[in-house]
Amino acid sequence: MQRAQIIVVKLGTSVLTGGTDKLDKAHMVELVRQCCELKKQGHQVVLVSSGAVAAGREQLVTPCGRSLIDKQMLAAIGQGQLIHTWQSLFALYGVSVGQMLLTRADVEDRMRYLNARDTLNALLSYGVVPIINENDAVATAEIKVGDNDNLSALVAILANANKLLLLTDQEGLFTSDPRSDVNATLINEVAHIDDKLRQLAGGSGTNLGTGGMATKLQAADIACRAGVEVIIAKGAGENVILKCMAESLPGTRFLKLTPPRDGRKKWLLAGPKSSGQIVIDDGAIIALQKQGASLLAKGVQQVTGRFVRGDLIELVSPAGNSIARGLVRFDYTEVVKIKGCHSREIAAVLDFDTGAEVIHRDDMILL
Ligand SMILES: Nc1ncnc2c1ncn2[C@@H]1O[C@H](COP(=O)(O)OP(=O)(O)O)[C@@H](O)[C@H]1O
Ligand SMILES: N[C@@H](CCC(=O)OP(=O)(O)O)C(=O)O
Repeated sequence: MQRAQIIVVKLGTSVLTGGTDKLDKAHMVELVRQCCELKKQGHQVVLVSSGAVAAGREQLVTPCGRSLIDKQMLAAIGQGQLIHTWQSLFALYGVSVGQMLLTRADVEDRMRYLNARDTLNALLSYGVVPIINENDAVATAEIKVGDNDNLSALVAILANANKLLLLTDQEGLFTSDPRSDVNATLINEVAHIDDKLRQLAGGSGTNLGTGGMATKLQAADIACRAGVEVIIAKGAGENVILKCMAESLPGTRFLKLTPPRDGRKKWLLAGPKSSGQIVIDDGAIIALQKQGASLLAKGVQQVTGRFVRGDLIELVSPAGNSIARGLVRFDYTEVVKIKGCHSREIAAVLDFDTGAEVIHRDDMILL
């Protein structure tokens, strides 16, 4: 028997409706059967379920449009129906479910992140299947994750998962969108996500899904960096979830990278949204990548964004490549003043001395 694993299964609207305008309950029961089979094998399962907007649209008698407020209203109508459906289907197997509705604000703050993680772990320790969706009804643009692909990567980090299955209406990532290119071919394995690969991933080909392959790649990138293996596969495929575990599935498999050992660094991948960018010079890039150093003011070339002390900042090369992200120790006005300065000059420039590190190594994760 395989070692027990924690598996996050993300089910897109495309899978839950089978491309129609209704929840496909016959298929949902089939997915539930497979999840319960995994549980019987000793694994733990977390679902990230889309479908609230589709379920709301199914119930609303007067048709409505596709604006943000329409979708928020539909999610408010449909989420209850969605969780009720999951609850009754899992009950057929004697399995309880627990609903968690999250927004980015719930993972951005470290204390809220730890709270969400504790609740998720408590549900798993009682054999309950957590069913997670974005809290669309209250999520404004600032606190929205925006799509359930990215949300599922954050959940995989919260749950300390081994695998993330992104189930959708295609067999995986193709060389271009198979809806518009008959010659598109399936990419079986990805060792490294780069800009060339990102260019292959288009948006959603329907007005049901959100984000298409582009957001699935973003999710895969985050999850792989946190040490989670990611698979994109077709949700309608026979025994798709069980086959993902047996590695006998047509789909796109993304190899996991070595995860950071420190839990706080995993949170840096999942939690805060970037408030700005600092361009660093070649010397600083080598110091960060090869010597495990902190970022000193000397290596700062350019500053963008009105961040304050404690915000998360992206560090990029002069060519615009992402190098690292971390929590900055100065406000942006201060970084502008000290950029390029030697460490011993900082106290005189700022009239106070809080140390020379713009981002300390302990608060940084390399990308
Ligand atoms: N390179 C690609 N390979 C496969 N699918 C792609 C690609 N680029 C864009 N897509 C589109 O992504 C869609 C799946 O994403 P989406 O509609 O958001 O579904 P879901 O509801 O499962 O998240 C596919 O139906 C397809 O049209
Ligand atoms: N939270 C929304 C789904 C958002 C989303 O990302 O949808 P999808 O691309 O179908 O996974 C809902 O429940 O309808």
